[in-house]
Amino acid sequence: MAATATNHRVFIRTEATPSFSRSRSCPKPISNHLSFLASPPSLSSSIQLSLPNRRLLTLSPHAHHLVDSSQPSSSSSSSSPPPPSYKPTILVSEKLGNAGIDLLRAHAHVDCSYDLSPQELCDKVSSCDALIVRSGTKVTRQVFEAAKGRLKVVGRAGVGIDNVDLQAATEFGCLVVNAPTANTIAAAEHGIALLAAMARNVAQADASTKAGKWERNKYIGVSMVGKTLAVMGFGKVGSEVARRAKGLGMNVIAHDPYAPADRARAMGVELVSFDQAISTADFLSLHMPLTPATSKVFNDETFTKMKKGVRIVNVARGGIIDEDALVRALESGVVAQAALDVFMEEPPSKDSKLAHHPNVTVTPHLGASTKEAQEGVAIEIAEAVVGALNGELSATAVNAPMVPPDVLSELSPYVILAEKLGRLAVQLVAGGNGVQAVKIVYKSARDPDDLDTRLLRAMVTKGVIEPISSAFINLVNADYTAKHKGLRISEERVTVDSSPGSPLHSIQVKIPNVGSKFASAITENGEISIEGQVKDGIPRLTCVGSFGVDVSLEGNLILCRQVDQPGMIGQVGNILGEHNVNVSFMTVGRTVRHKQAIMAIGMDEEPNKETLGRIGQVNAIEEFVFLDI
Ligand SMILES: NC(=O)C1=CN([C@@H]2O[C@H](COP(=O)(O)OP(=O)(O)OC[C@H]3O[C@@H](n4cnc5c(N)ncnc54)[C@H](O)[C@@H]3O)[C@@H](O)[C@H]2O)C=CC1
Ligand SMILES: O=C(O)C(=O)COP(=O)(O)O
Repeated sequence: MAATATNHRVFIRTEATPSFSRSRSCPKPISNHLSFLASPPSLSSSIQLSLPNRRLLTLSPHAHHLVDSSQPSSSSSSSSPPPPSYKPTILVSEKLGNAGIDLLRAHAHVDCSYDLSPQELCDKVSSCDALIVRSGTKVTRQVFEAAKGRLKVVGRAGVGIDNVDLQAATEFGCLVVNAPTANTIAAAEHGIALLAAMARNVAQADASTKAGKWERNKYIGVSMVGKTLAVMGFGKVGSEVARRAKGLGMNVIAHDPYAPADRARAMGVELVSFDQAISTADFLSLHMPLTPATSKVFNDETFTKMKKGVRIVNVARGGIIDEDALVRALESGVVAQAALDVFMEEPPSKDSKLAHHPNVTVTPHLGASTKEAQEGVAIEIAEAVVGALNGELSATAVNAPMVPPDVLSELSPYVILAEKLGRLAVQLVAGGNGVQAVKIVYKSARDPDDLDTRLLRAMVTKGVIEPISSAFINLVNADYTAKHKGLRISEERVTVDSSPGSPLHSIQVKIPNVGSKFASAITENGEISIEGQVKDGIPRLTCVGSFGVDVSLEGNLILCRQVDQPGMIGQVGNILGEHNVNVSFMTVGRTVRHKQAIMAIGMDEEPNKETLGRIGQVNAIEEFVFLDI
């Protein structure tokens, strides 16, 4: 027996005695591979969190709640590990580089079906774990609905994810990943190619010459040197365009509300306002994403602010230009020329005035289409999708928090703790329903700003929601689902005097304004409160209401409030032993000696009703609750 002080209360920690418990071998440290839910239980698929090197979080089939895979699975656990032979199915709906396809085939059944109609896509997707697209496939809400929860990852083999309904993906708990870097240079080179081709009428002169004409005077161009180029969107592609344009002797300015000025300055590029950019530029090169904020930002009003005779290149997205307004601007001469790789509707209609305008050079969305970029993108997306299916959150996740590997590695035991505390707290609520708010308190010696709690919040949310609803929660949809269910999750970070070596001292989960099946779990503030810590890598329950306990959070748990008197441990232990329920751990926490105590009993097996009934009949037991961790 060891006396330990926790939360300013003394409690007795009692190791399970040989008379009623098998002495359990030292728990293994938590492994670096943690299953971590993912899809509706009926569909038996799950996300896992794994931590090898640069990998972050994994989705893997056939487990739907958090399991420390280094531990024997508990009989009550509803999760089951993925069958070792499980091979996911990946649908590739657009042409992908061979290297990527080969990589996918090494890990999955790969179905390359191109040019699918929306209906065909919906029909196929329900038997696929992942879908890989480029810009030509619209991944709509209907696709996620049709997938019926099977689709766990959408991989966008490229940058722009405007063809994927991210909101629907998030609601359905489907991870979206993209390949943001491999086509940057290709897109920038295409931008420069269009800029030069437009300035020198290359496409028009080519067509004319091939038609047997020799129109040297008609195709006099304009020079680029010394002209002002405004790069609209100074991200990866925009800054590479800027670098190349400077090499052509152009004066480069840029507009990007989110770009750091020092990065621009280092390249000799001045960041300016939108109006300043469009009113001073001789050439505009567009490189911003299509978002609600950028949709049709180039319109009648903004064209009138431009320098007469401006030339525009668009290798970003058609939707950022109001195409009818551009036709008007071309006809009025405000815009002298345009070179477009992208269109609102792709391909543009056969009678598109814009695509057929003599002063417009067009290409069929070729920005990313170099051999090098396509191989690179294919590998980048294949790695991200396979990684996600194997349990890793790719660093290119679009709709899930990206937690750096080092942070994740530190937080992993707390991730398990967070989910288990959520599960326990909600099981303590009388009736299990009516939970409207959950407060999570993170106690740490570190500066609160150093603590990234998104993962922990998601796991508490998962723990709270899953036992009381049919919803399935993962890192992707946790916040959304909580909000949708009217569940307010609030967080507080409290600095405590503990070891700065670990990211957290403890996590406390509180549920206010509810009754409890176990009155002792309610604090003086009238809220259910439980707290846990990670000790030697193992999540443990350390406080219930105002009572200190110390029990490993695995298997099943009974909490009893009893009169603090000798023999209680033996009585309860004997009942469990007689019913072949193995006690893994037992602690007693008390408030006042000989008054009241709380006994927390961890068990490997789930006791049956009769066993629980007999425990309830022990005279000194005032209340008890069985909890499935
Ligand atoms: N035509 C093609 O084949 C290709 C097209 N793209 C498109 O090019 C665009 C840029 O791609 P990346 O440079 O890789 O993306 P990125 O994310 O690196 O850069 C986008 C930049 O736009 C900025 N931005 C956002 N809102 C803005 C606004 N309202 N005004 C000005 N700037 C704003 C962002 O701060 C960011 O710096 C995307 O739309 C992408 O889809 C990319 C590759 C190939
Ligand atoms: O990466 C992007 O954003 C692109 O526009 C490239 O599109 P693509 O993959 O060539 O259909």
